[in-house]
Amino acid sequence: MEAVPMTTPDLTSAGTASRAGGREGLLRGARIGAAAAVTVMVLLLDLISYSQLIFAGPLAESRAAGLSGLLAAYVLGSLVFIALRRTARISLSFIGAAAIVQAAIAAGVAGQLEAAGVTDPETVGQLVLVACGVSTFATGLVFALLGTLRASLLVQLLPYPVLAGFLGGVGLLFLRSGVQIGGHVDDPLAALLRTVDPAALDPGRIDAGALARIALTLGIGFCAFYLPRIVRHWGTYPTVILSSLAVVHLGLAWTGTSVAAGQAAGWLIEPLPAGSLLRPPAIGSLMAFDPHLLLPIWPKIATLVVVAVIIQILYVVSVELEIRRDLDIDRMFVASGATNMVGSLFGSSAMGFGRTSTLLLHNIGGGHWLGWWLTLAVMAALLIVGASPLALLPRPLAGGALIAIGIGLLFNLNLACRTLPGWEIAIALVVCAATAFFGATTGFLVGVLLAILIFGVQYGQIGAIRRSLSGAERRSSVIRGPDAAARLQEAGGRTRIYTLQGYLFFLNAQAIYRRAGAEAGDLRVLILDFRETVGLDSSALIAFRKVGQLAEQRGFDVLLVHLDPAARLQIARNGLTADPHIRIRDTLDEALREAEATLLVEAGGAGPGEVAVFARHMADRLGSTFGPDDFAPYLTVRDLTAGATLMRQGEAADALYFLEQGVVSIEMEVPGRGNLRLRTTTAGTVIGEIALVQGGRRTATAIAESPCRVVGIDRAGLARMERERPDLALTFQRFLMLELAGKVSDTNRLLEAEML
Ligand SMILES: Nc1ncnc2c1ncn2[C@@H]1O[C@@H]2COP(=O)(O)O[C@H]2[C@H]1O
Repeated sequence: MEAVPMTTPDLTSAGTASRAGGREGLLRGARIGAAAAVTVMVLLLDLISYSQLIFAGPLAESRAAGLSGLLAAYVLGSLVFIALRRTARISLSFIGAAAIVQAAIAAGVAGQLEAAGVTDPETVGQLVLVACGVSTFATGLVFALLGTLRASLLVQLLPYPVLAGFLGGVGLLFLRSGVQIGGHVDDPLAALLRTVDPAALDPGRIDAGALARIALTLGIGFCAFYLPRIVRHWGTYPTVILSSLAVVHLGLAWTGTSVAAGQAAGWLIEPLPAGSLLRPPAIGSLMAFDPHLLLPIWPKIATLVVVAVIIQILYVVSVELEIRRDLDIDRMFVASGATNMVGSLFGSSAMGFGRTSTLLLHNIGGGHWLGWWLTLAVMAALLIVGASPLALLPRPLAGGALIAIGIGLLFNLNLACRTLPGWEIAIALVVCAATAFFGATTGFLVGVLLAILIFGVQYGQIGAIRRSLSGAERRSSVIRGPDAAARLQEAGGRTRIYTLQGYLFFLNAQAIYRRAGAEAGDLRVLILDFRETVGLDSSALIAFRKVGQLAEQRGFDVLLVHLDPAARLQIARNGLTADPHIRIRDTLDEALREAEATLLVEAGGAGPGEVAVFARHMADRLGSTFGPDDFAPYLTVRDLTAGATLMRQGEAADALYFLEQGVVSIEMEVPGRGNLRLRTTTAGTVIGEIALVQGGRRTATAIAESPCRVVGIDRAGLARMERERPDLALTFQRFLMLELAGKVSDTNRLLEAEML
């Protein structure tokens, strides 16, 4: 019974007690004994309730065999669990929500056997136990795998509304089963819900006794859930159990009903066989088990595994909070996995870390190891000596225990609904209803589908385009003369750069196409920067194909940059690059350079062949009236072939150059990474001014990218100009200042773009 809240442990006082004298020692011993007794009581109640739940209806005759399997699995499983868990004293218990799914598995197999004409209760019971064992084994295997791969936290990816709704639905199933077991009636709620077949509802079966039992069951369930929350003491829950036990037995005695009559009337659970509960393990019937029986129930087995995993994580996390200790969740999964594999031999229901029993042993017994061993010893004794006294357990108490779990789960759903936004509440309620009406498997599938949908919708809202800039705002690293720069400023808007982000798929990729369509007016180059994306799927490729078609219609180019190798391969395989309008470029700068070159040529520029004669350039920039003849005595003209080095980083400087024609790349030598291109500079710009002005060494290497013409002035020439033509020298100094200022502001523009 996992839904009952416990009070916070008083571990410190228990710890000091051990160091104090005999009286404290005695007190402590009593607390440990009480802890074990209460824990055994809770575990037995679980055991009886779950065996009633799984071996219901036509399987009732196999209930004793089921109980024996559960008990044996618990005892042996606990030993394995104790051996493998290391972090804290954790108690094993059956997973309630898993028992609900396992009940459906048992019913499924029983139905198939009945259809196949297998009616012998003994055989049916054994085969159902094997099916339970197989599903528990599958749970164990997944537990062990998750724990070994340390992947258990992955399961937390399930959205909270889906989880809360699903558990709420399981809660409703618990309520239904609780009423069914406690009242000893054929599922009255299910019959009510099955209104399509009113004949299934047989009011004649609900007699006054049944109504009284249902009322008592609900009462016990409510008390077992609410009283420990109101009176936060470890003794509250055991008191509820003992009082219920007393009420039913006093009632029976008062009305003069014998135990046998009480059992026959449905007030007490049916007699359990006297003597030892030890039996050959269910695995013995494996050979007689037709594996085809598993085919129709595999979705239920899958649901069981997922439900068990989720419940385990929820319990571990909540107990970690309560006992303020870190429980190694992956190790717990490995231990529970091995436990379930052992339990599966006995046809057990899925087991795992027990929230309530662990907290009881901590809160009452101070977390002493003896509490665990005492609990285990009593359970083993019941298995060996016999559990017939358990038949004295009133049905309303077993049912009430299930009701308390159900209320707990619904309570959590209610809490969740108070904090969730409206649409998440709607999702939780849909999953809850699907689980309650169509069973845990369907409910879970609905939940997973909704989870995918929620994720898709929420992720889609993030938007694929993080930023959209124009080519006027985001320029390449090419330094251009004033004319070309001005032309680009005007035409730059015809380039658009979209910085894409995240994962591109059907819900967000279409936005790229739509935006391109809206901005296609006079678009000339569209650059899609993939640097911040993490991947794309085939639906995103469809969107890019449509962008390619748009590019063809409206006459623009699409450049894809910063694609990682996987995306590059995906795009090539998809044949996207066969489209002449879509091209891949390595870097954004490369694409920007290409876009700027296209725009400049189309705006009437001469492209790389552009010429900027020095004297004319000075006149344009400074309004000077000096002609070529004024400068000629101080300048030397040099022609460079493509690939020639104009200056090398680290060299002593003796001259600066004005680039009249061609393209020069400015590169920096980075140790271990070779030459990295800093900038590209074109006609009408100055190179080599830094070292000459500072009197130091070259800060970068300059290499001609195309045939170039430069005019140079060396240090001696400058000194001579200052002496002979101070007016010319002054203009030249102003020109240099302008160039340096231009480079700084240009570098700032690049830096700003990087910082965005
Ligand atoms: N970040 C830069 N931006 C523009 N030009 C540069 C940059 N770094 C170096 N240069 C040019 O490359 C030249 C290398 O020699 P100098 O250091 O004399 O002068 C340098 C500048 O003209």
